[in-house]
Amino acid sequence: MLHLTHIYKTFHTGTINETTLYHDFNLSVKEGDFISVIGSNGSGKSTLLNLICGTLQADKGSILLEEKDITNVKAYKRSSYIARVYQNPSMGSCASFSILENMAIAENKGKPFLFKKAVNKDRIDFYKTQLEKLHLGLENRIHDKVGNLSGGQRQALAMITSTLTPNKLLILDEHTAALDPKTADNIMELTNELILSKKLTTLMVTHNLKFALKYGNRLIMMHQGKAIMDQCQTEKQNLKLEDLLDKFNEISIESGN
Ligand SMILES: Nc1ncnc2c1ncn2[C@@H]1O[C@H](COP(=O)(O)OP(=O)(O)OP(=O)(O)O)[C@@H](O)[C@H]1O
Repeated sequence: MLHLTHIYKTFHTGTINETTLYHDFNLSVKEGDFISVIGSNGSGKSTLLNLICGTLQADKGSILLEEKDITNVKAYKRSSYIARVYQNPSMGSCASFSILENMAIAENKGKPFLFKKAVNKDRIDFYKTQLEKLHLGLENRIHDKVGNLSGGQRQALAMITSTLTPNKLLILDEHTAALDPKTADNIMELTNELILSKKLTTLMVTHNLKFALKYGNRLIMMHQGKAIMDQCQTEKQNLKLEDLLDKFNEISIESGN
């Protein structure tokens, strides 16, 4: 459903700092895939997500999503069918708006939307049902400003709002990295439930090797702009955390980390 074909990307072209990150990079993602992407610092994980979301343009190559060539489609247009949850909890919602207002805005993503003071009662009930899934009591705080929520609560809300409308692709950009370990575990469980129940095709960049191993049906390890490990579900099941750690240490040393 997603195909990146013959992707080339060089930064600082023509300068002393010229760095070629992607040289004929290819990636195919199947409908319903939940792929964990790990890799050393600077291996190209964020760049990969930026290329898919359109916040960065490849020098050469094409990106097809559900047969449609989106290579030159602007990022803001792609955001109506590609959902992205960021590392920073404050990036997925608007602090000065209430939970209710944030959910109404998220539900109208990509549509011409005139923000009204009153939100339809049916929609409020629906939003509360969605919030109940978080088990954080946010359904009783729908008029609270989002800026008053904790990082974990905000990230949980971002997971709900980003999946409120149908998306072709869900991009998780180290979305648990800023959370304490217990909250990160909870958000990861919630993420997995949402992905499985809504059958979302997902790419998740994470530095958490345990999460990468436990969740998803495919695991990719990036190094210097290449997928040096690409394990399907059965291969992944046989993979041990120690093996992953060993491989990770090897590439980290090579990258000077
Ligand atoms: N906009 C940019 N301008 C110049 N160089 C960039 C840009 N974006 C990424 N790079 C370079 O590309 C390389 C890969 O960066 P990227 O952020 O994709 O790595 P990463 O795997 O996400 O790393 P980390 O795990 O540290 O977040 C790095 O050398 C980085 O400096």
